[in-house]
Amino acid sequence: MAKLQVAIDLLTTEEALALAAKVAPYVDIIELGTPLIKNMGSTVITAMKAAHPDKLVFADLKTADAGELEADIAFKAGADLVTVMGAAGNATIIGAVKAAKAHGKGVVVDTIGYPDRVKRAQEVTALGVEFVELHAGLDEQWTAGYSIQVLIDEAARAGVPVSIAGGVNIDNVSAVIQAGAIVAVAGAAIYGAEDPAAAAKALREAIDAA
Ligand SMILES: O=C(CO)[C@H](O)[C@H](O)COP(=O)(O)O
Repeated sequence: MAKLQVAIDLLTTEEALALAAKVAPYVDIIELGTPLIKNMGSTVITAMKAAHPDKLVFADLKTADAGELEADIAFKAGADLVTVMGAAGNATIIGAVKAAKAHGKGVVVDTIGYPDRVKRAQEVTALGVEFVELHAGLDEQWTAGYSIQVLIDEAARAGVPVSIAGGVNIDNVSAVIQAGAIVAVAGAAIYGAEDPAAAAKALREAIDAA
């Protein structure tokens, strides 16, 4: 069954815990966004895992170097999954995977900004990562002409386990799953909703029906 990942792009531990408490019944993975981790440090990872030990806690580190060191920090803090940039060298990804294996956890490669996301997804899957995030970041989404369809089309031809992040919402989540994504990542569609719990519930139901 495909999973729903809530991306918490808020800035304080208090806000993140409050949102997670509302949406936890409907999500599989709780992502601590990069700005949140940069603002609060690894303590937000520890707090989230303590509050939701039954959920996968995803630390969106976007590691670009020192893969083993940075991943080890997050796993020791309680993370189940960490991200490494697809644009990082293979040595960085291999280092993070080494730390993951030592902790019994996993690495996700973030293809944000990478020119050929599908090719990189196929390359890094051979390095032992859990899955690859086909990702259009917040800044890319705000550029003229962006459409999530580009990620959906990439997922359909990736041939390796992928998630999709970048404007996932109730109108496109079925297509995201039908294209083969094993995880749908939703940030603003949930934390920006008037009723985040209702938004997460609707996304959950759409994923299960896809
Ligand atoms: O990692 C991120 C930005 O770097 C976001 O969490 C991701 O893009 C999902 O956000 P949204 O669903 O709001 O587009």
